[in-house]
Amino acid sequence: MFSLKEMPSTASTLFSAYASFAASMMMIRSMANEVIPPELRSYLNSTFHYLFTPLSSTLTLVIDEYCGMARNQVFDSAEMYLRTKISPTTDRLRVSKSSRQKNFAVAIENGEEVVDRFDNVQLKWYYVCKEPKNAYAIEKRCFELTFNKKFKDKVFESYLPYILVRANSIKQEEKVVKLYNRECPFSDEEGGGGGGMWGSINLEHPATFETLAMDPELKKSIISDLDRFVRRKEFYKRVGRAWKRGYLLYGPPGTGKSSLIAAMANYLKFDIYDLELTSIYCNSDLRRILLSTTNRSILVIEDIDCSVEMNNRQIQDQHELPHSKFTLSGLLNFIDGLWSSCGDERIIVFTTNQKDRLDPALLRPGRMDVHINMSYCTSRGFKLLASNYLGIHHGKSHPLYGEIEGLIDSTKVTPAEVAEELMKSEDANVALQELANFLKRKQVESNEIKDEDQEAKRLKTDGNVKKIVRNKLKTGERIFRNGRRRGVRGGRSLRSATRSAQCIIFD
Ligand SMILES: Nc1ncnc2c1ncn2[C@@H]1O[C@H](COP(=O)(O)OP(=O)(O)OP(=O)(O)O)[C@@H](O)[C@H]1O
Ligand SMILES: [Mg+2]
Repeated sequence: MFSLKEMPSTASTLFSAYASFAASMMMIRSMANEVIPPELRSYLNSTFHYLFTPLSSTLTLVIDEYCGMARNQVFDSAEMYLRTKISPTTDRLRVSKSSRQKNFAVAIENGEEVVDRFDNVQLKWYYVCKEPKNAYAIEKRCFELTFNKKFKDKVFESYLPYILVRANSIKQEEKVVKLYNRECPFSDEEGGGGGGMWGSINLEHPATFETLAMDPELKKSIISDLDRFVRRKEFYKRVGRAWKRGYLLYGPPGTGKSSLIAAMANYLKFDIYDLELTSIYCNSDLRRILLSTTNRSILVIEDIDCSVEMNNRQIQDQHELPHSKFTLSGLLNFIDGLWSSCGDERIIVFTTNQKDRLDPALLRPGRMDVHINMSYCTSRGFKLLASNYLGIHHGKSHPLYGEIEGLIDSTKVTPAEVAEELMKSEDANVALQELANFLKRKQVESNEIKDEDQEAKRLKTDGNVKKIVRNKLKTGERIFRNGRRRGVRGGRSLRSATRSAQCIIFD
């Protein structure tokens, strides 16, 4: 402790000591400036600065919009990802929507910060947009991602890859499925898709697997087949197969073949390329058109049996038909070979009303991986349609259900026909009565057709029997009835011989 009296002398001593220290430091400094070259001086300066500045605990990654001329995938993914992370505390947002987008696109505004948590790590995103320096430059956009330095490895190894994957699935969820058509008159594609070969419109088909009336087991197996297909990229690579899958949908008109294709596209968010084979002039044309389709798409060729006269394949292959359009083998070669080497995640769907009319080359195992029979409406299918169209949901019933189910299971009626009847009224009682009446009429008609069929069959059989008898008459053979020999002699009328022969055959 010092007394108040001593204070001034102590203070003056301290001051004079400081003054002499400062004077010597200035002298040393000016001497050092004289002696030490500027480069070495700046190096020493920065080293001292580094040693005596406290260590920062955070690291900031700067993610620019472009890397060189190409877009930076991390930036795009972050932009998409951060849309889902906007918190109520965010003050400014950017909102946009193009005519082709379904929903508003929301993004954070310049200078805004978004805080994210990943695996108990706090990460701060900061959006920066710098004005262009002159009229010819463009604005410079970037994200700054700041976090504690000790999580650097986790951010690089887990967080950033997670953002890329999440952004991809958000993109898929938001994707508007397109229907591509050749020379589509309503194309909304700027400049037309696929180098002008395809025009496109948004696929507005509302069909989904939920709305499709078909055997539930079959439906489940199609969905799991599609799921397996899209997640097996590595598998296809490993076994050396092209990442593609072929489906053949067959069944009578109105059983939901086209609806199933739309449901597949809506489920996978794959675009559809609807190819009219009749508009193709030659194999090279076909190749060009197919090569202009994109990955993650479904190529559809409807009514394959009618589209082209496939049976003349060999003749066309031998160039005997100089003006032939294109050949089945051209199409098959493409499916098997060319397409395999130049596309990923491709699905091809053929539809036909008559599978038995298809060229066996198309049905060969390995060509179309899955054959799906779209069949007539069943009572289960009817219930699903009643639920969709009339709101009579699962578990509920209606007094007419019993009659309708009985009629549906014994009549060949398509889901399209059932749907049409159910649309006739919003009143469930009226619509179901309409359907019951329709089914009764249909049953009467089909019984009549059955009778006619039987008559036609009988006449055909008669014709065959006549042929057999004519031959036997020619050779003088004998005909047996109930084990007893019946004479068929020359000169006997064909009619009476036939009658006895018919008895022999049908007794
Ligand atoms: N299985 C089904 N489930 C639900 N609705 C169906 C089904 N099948 C047909 N429909 C209804 O009938 C309409 C016509 O069906 P769709 O065009 O899918 O039949 P298709 O089998 O492709 O016929 P086509 O052989 O004539 O091309 C559909 O728009 C849908 O409303
Ligand atoms: Mg169809």
